[in-house]
Amino acid sequence: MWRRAASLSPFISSSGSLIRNHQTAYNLKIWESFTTEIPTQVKGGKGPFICFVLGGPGSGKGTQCAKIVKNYGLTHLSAGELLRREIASNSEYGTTILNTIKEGKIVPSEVTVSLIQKEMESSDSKKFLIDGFPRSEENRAAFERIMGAEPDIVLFFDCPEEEMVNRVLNRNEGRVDDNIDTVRKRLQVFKALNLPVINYYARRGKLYTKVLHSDQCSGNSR
Ligand SMILES: Nc1ncnc2c1ncn2[C@@H]1O[C@H](COP(=O)(O)OP(=O)(O)OP(=O)(O)O)[C@@H](O)[C@H]1O
Ligand SMILES: O=c1ccn([C@@H]2O[C@H](COP(=O)(O)O)[C@@H](O)[C@H]2O)c(=O)[nH]1
Ligand SMILES: [Mg+2]
Repeated sequence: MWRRAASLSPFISSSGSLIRNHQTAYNLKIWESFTTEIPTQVKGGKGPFICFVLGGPGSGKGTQCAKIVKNYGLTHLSAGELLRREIASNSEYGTTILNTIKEGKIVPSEVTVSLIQKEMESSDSKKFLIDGFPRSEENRAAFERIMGAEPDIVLFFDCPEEEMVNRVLNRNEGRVDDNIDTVRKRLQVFKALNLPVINYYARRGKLYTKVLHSDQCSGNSR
């Protein structure tokens, strides 16, 4: 069940308990909005439909994006994947990006935004799911400044911390940041820098939150 929150700040938490009780929150069939809102946006000629997908490490962003792509045909751009691709291509920024990811820190905004921009501009798509970005207020401001665009909607996967840690440690995809030390750092960065961005979009009425309760964390709710 999705909830739209007009203003959650400063109450938002990674456990989501206060979100569930907030009076301005109401249920929304978010999946239907992908089919009803997108054509309007595209027809309006205001540029592509942009949906940011946010959540802590292992909260299920990539997993859910794959489903949205399959069902609604949006183009999925994972900021983390774009950065990993940059490392693999031995680009000039590769080593810096690798060290930043190992530390669970945030890559300079100009680097990430320029990778996203390149993908968006070379695509014919008019509807994008941007996964794992923006990670900070600075990321958000840089995207707005460089792209001259804001997201139409923002999805937030609010997953209990213990579940996120378990998922990351069991992911087995060979990621350099899937270890307990880096996950702990990523969680700190998520709370310090990413939650303020989530709050910002809540205040702007753009945030749709999927709260995952601990009793739904057995792996069968994907
Ligand atoms: N609902 C779910 N129940 C159990 N496991 C899940 C669920 N959703 C995703 N997973 C698993 O958890 C792991 C992390 O999921 P995923 O990669 O989608 O998260 P993410 O938010 O993209 O993480 P990251 O920010 O680290 O890229 C994967 O191994 C995935 O298969
Ligand atoms: O906008 C972004 C996205 C990612 N990073 C760095 O990459 C890792 C992994 O990202 P995932 O989204 O979890 O795949 C993240 O911890 C950051 O170090 C980034 O800097 N900026
Ligand atoms: Mg991911």
